[in-house]
Amino acid sequence: MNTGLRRLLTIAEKEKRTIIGLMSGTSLDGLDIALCEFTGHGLQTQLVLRQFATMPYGSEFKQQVKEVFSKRAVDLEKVTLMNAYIGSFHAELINACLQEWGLTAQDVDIIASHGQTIYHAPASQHQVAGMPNATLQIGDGDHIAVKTGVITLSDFRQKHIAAGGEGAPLAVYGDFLLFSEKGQNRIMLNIGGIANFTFLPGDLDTSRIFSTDVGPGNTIMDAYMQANFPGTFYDAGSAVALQGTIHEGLLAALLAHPFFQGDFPKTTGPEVFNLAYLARAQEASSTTALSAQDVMATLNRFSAHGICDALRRTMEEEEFEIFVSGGGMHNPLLRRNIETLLPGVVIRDTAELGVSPDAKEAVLFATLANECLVGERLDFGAGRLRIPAVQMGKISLPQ
Ligand SMILES: Nc1ncnc2c1ncn2[C@@H]1O[C@H](COP(=O)(O)OP(=O)(O)OP(=O)(O)O)[C@@H](O)[C@H]1O
Ligand SMILES: CC(=O)N[C@H]1[C@@H]2OC[C@@H](O2)[C@@H](O)[C@@H]1O[C@H](C)C(=O)O
Repeated sequence: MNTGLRRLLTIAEKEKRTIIGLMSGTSLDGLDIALCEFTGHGLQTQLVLRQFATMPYGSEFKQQVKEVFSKRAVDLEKVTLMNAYIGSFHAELINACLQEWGLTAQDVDIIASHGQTIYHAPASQHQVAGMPNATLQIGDGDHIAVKTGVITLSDFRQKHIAAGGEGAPLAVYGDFLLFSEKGQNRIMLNIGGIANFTFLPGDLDTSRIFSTDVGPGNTIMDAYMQANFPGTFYDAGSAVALQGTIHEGLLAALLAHPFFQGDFPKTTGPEVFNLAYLARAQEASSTTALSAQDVMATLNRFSAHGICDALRRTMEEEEFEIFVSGGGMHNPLLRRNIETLLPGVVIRDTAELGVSPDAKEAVLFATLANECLVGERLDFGAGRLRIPAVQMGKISLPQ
């Protein structure tokens, strides 16, 4: 038998598995690396997060990715080069991280890599007749496996689409396994470039679980900061937005997108919510001369609105506790806006549940890999909102 396959079977039969989860999100801030230890699978999954680091991307790398990121027309040679380059670069970052932690490849069983989304195109968005839901993540897993010497699982989203999903959000699988709690309805809210949440009913009735994107989290705010305050990457501490005033006309124009009225589950990305979208909303509301501070204050409230409207829709049916994760929870004005729009609702973060809010998405991919190797198909039943019953991840052997 192929020795790599034999090793894979041995790992699947181990009582405890060490899995590195990787996430490189739409914010392009860096590679999140979570070293996780798993025992069990399914609802018996026990996770210990041993180490976590975000390896920040340099400005040159960000620039390279941006050339092929969320654009309809790109240089196909560049995409091809970046697919290999990102895979190799992620491997280098993992090797550096392992060294920092005093570990070697032998200490790791599996790497679970999300890759870099460069285009997300659910059918509701592309509206090309006869074409399916589609999404594209690059940074091929073979490069990671060969350059780290660790068996790598990657490209998790295609199976989800093949089985009828939109390729996202995948958070629902990990949220269900790691954070479901009998007797407590929970909302797991992640505010990354795009904001999404999972509803976990306290009666553990899988047919009531759902997960959905709700709109932009940080993505337009980040893009606006990068375009208007060269050298800055995001509105640290909400410093710019705090100096501005919300413009109600612009806010209304921003909220006019049909995505917000669409039923759950739905997904979106910076392909829709970007600076061109902002420019059209400014034209429509005659606010092209608004100060950068007022635009940022309005964008901040806009993100909070999308999140809170979606939460309110769910609240009409159920009461729940909210656990937040993702970089947006470090934006103080965004948190305050959410609290203003949802008075009385207490927002806690996932650290209270044993997972650092910055690590949650990387932990998710490690959890998906654990399920792929040792779990059984997670069947959420017919449900009112479809969640495909699939085990995801493609296997790359180092030799
Ligand atoms: N101190 C801070 N003040 C304001 N905003 C912050 C701060 N720290 C992080 N952020 C925001 O969080 C973002 C990074 O979030 P995160 O790492 O969750 O995104 P991501 O994983 O790329 O997104 P996605 O979930 O869409 O894939 C930054 O770009 C910034 O907008
Ligand atoms: C296509 C894609 O990369 N989507 C990301 C993005 O970032 C947040 C939101 O949009 C979510 O839908 C998804 O990632 C998380 C990890 C998910 O699939 O649950």
